[in-house]
Amino acid sequence: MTPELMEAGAQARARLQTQVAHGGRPVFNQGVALYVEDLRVSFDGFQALGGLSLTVGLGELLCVIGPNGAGKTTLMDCITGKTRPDSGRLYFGSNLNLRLMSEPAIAQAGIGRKFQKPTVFEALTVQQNLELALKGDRRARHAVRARLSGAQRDRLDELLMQVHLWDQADRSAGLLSHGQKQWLEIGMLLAQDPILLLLDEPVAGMTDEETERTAELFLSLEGKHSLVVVEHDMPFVQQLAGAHRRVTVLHEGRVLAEGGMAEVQANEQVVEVYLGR
Ligand SMILES: Nc1ncnc2c1ncn2[C@@H]1O[C@H](COP(=O)(O)OP(=O)(O)OP(=O)(O)O)[C@@H](O)[C@H]1O
Repeated sequence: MTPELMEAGAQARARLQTQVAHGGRPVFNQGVALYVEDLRVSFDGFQALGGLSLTVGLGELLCVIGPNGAGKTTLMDCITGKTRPDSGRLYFGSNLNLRLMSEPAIAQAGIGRKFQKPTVFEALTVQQNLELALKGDRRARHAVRARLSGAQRDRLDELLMQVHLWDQADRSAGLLSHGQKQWLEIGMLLAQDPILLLLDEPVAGMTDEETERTAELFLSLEGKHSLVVVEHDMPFVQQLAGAHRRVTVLHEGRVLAEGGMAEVQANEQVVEVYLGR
């Protein structure tokens, strides 16, 4: 074995020991929640991610935009363990190497994901859906019967307010509008107290009013959670980014541009491949 290989092996063992020592919980140094470096993924020879690097700060709200096929969903799939990258570095905090972790372990460590389509229990009420999430038990019949603690009840009220569903608490989730179902699912994710929340096209199919309220909701979460929002709806992205938040533009599996909204909108390459279309 070469000295380089032995050194690499020793480093890998040291990283694994740090991971185990913290019980699978992330440790945050220098305010970085997610660290992605030179990530590469190919599907049957087609390169979906071709050396993607980015960081997400603790408590940061980051918008990720880019044309169809840019690799946005593939990036989310890698972070959550659904897709295994071919190479690159992918860390949650400074100690958790996501490339070595299973999907459940990644969720357990504090990464939540909202898919485009809402998946709430339609036959249960809004409140019951949130109760299930608070108890962390997806087996509906078990969890509905179990009682909430006082603290959980307070948290339930807080969540109902936060996701604009206070006046819908006793309604069946199946009767909610599309936007309200999305909010309920976001509430269910928040009930699990994620550190990093990945949101894939959260406002697709929402009315203008629902879209605006969703932006307000995400802005209210900034600082408490790190959020990565993937969207094509530019007025929504603009509302989220405001004057000072970062926007990352992906193209062909890499970061094409990064900066404030005005900066990326003025970038000629971004206009050419995406915004000018
Ligand atoms: N499982 C897979 N097998 C083969 N090709 C795939 C797979 N998943 C993604 N791809 C390809 O990888 C590229 C990146 O896809 P991805 O879904 O990540 O893009 P995206 O930026 O999320 O696009 P959109 O905005 O349309 O959702 C696309 O060309 C896609 O066809």
